Amino acid sequence: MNPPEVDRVAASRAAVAARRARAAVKHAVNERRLSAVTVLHTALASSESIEATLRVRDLLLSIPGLGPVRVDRVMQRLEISPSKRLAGLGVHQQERLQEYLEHRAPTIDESALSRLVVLAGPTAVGKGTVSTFIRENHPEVCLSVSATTRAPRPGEVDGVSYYFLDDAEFDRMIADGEFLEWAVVHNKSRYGTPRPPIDRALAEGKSVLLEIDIQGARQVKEAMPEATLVFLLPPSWDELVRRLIGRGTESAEEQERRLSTARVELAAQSEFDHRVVNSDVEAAAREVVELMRIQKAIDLHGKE
Ligand SMILES: Nc1ncnc2c1ncn2[C@@H]1O[C@H](COP(=O)(O)OP(=O)(O)OP(=O)(O)O)[C@@H](O)[C@H]1O
Ligand SMILES: Nc1nc2c(ncn2[C@@H]2O[C@H](COP(=O)(O)O)[C@@H](O)[C@H]2O)c(=O)[nH]1
Repeated sequence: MNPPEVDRVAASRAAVAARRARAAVKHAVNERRLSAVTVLHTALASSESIEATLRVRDLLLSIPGLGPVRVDRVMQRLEISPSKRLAGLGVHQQERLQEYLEHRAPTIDESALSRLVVLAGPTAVGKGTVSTFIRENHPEVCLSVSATTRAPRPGEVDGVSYYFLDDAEFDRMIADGEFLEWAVVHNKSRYGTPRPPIDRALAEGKSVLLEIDIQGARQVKEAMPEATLVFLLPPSWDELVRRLIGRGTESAEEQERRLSTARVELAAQSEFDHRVVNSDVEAAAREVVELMRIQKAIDLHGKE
């Protein structure tokens, strides 16, 4: 190799190394091992540092709870252009960014204030189907497992579909205050939401979804007014009846009982914060998850 070629190869290797180092810092920031403030301080201390080459936008996006829309708005307010790197910030921009990171950006503790969302609706509208889709496709959402005194249906698994309890154990849980809410549903069996797993998940900053009946939804709102209530609707009454009969898990008598509850429940939809029509399972699940995201963002940043 002649000398200019050697220079080109060395420069290209250095560029690759710098790109890798930048990616490693970005990764560390995203993993929250480096706080955004520390990264900013390092960048400002040395314009030669890898941190100095990070884009402000990427730094802000690494903060838990700050999404792209919010980040763009924050950058506009700080008067920093989207392509700006930390090294390229002017003195006033540096001060504004530092002030934002230290005092106004969400902290990890704030992100623990995540949402509790209740999905309710009439029998056979598809609450279980939509919840199962969310469980299988959105691991970031924590699904509450209810307790019930009804017998398992074929294929239902204890501890996954429900905790199947006898009356004595259900009574004990009520007496020990272990339910966030509980109710007799369809005038028959008792169902309840165990409270400790929900408190734990919320404390860990997760979003929690409860799939429960309308009486339970009202109790949750009473106990935790910050909870969001989502009502799942069928495309039509006839479709609801088709789904209930098509599921084939209830006797004709039980179907009748459930349909008469459903009429009353449909009348309660205006009490809910949001309504989602379940014409297509994936689309309905997406809508519910999106509502959870929006609610979480409002909780975290609404006051800002
Ligand atoms: N979008 C949909 N399109 C067609 N069928 C659906 C849809 N969503 C659910 N179903 C079907 O409707 C039936 C009832 O669904 P599911 O058991 O999930 O209802 P549910 O609201 O949980 O009922 P329940 O309150 O009685 O437990 C099931 O057979 C399911 O496969
Ligand atoms: N109040 C509560 N209702 C619950 C809970 N878990 C489920 N449910 C509701 O019960 C009916 C019937 O369910 P099924 O599995 O027997 O078809 C349905 O509307 C569920 O949403 C709960 O913990 N609390």
